[in-house]
Amino acid sequence: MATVLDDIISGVREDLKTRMRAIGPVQIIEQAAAAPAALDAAAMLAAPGPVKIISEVKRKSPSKGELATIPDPAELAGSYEAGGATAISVLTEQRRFGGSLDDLDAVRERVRIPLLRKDFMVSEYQMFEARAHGADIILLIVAALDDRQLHDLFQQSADLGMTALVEVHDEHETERAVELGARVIGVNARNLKTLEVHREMFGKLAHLIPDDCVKVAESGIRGPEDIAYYVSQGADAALVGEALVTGGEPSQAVRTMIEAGARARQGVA
Ligand SMILES: O=P(O)(O)OC[C@@H](O)[C@@H](O)c1c[nH]c2ccccc12
Repeated sequence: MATVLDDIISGVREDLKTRMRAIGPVQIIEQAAAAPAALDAAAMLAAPGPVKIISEVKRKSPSKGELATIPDPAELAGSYEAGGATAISVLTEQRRFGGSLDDLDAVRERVRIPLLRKDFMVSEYQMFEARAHGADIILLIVAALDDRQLHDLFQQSADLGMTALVEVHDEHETERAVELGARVIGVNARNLKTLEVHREMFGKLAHLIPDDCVKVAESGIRGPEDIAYYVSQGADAALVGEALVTGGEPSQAVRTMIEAGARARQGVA
């Protein structure tokens, strides 16, 4: 039976064909080469200091439907940056998440911190496209890729100077990510095949991830308490979407999460 992830990816491949007809492979490679160099996001995420918040521009999702209209994604990203976010995640998947590369462009013009192109990466073309539109980080979802694809896209991200956030949801996927040599590994609490959230997954998998990797807790983070919980479980960073786009006061929300993380690390949460 086709999973939600399979359905999303077949839509992604359809939309990809349309974009490839408009801008061919030679052209996209040239555009990627002409873009200013990517920021070293892995180093910024690995730097000492409080928990790193990756704040997401997210309009809707397959699990929750409409979350926020976000008429001005650059404005939202600017607020995240002002609140102390280490990086901004911009969903570019159109059908299920209501994002676009235009959003990525708009955010790139506004902020100086690293940008994650959040999409379902299944082809080399998308990697050049990410770089051409100013992304510093790309997402590789282990569940969506076979070993060959995972290896090739990981290598390509390095060749383009980008950081790969390698996303896992179970033990086997975590082993594959570690074997790959990933420096930044995200544990997605949401199973993309069923959309169920399992917040305990981070704690179950974190010990399989070497200490010199950045450990990112992803999805289902409702507020500062969840940040404190993940920090106590060893998270170096957290990726937050819904709670920031629906809560109002995005700057303050980011700030409060960072403070909660700092308190948890000192053991006074
Ligand atoms: O809105 P949330 O529950 O805070 O989740 C953010 C982020 O983790 C989530 O958007 C996400 C994690 N992995 C993904 C892969 C594709 C699309 C989306 C995602």
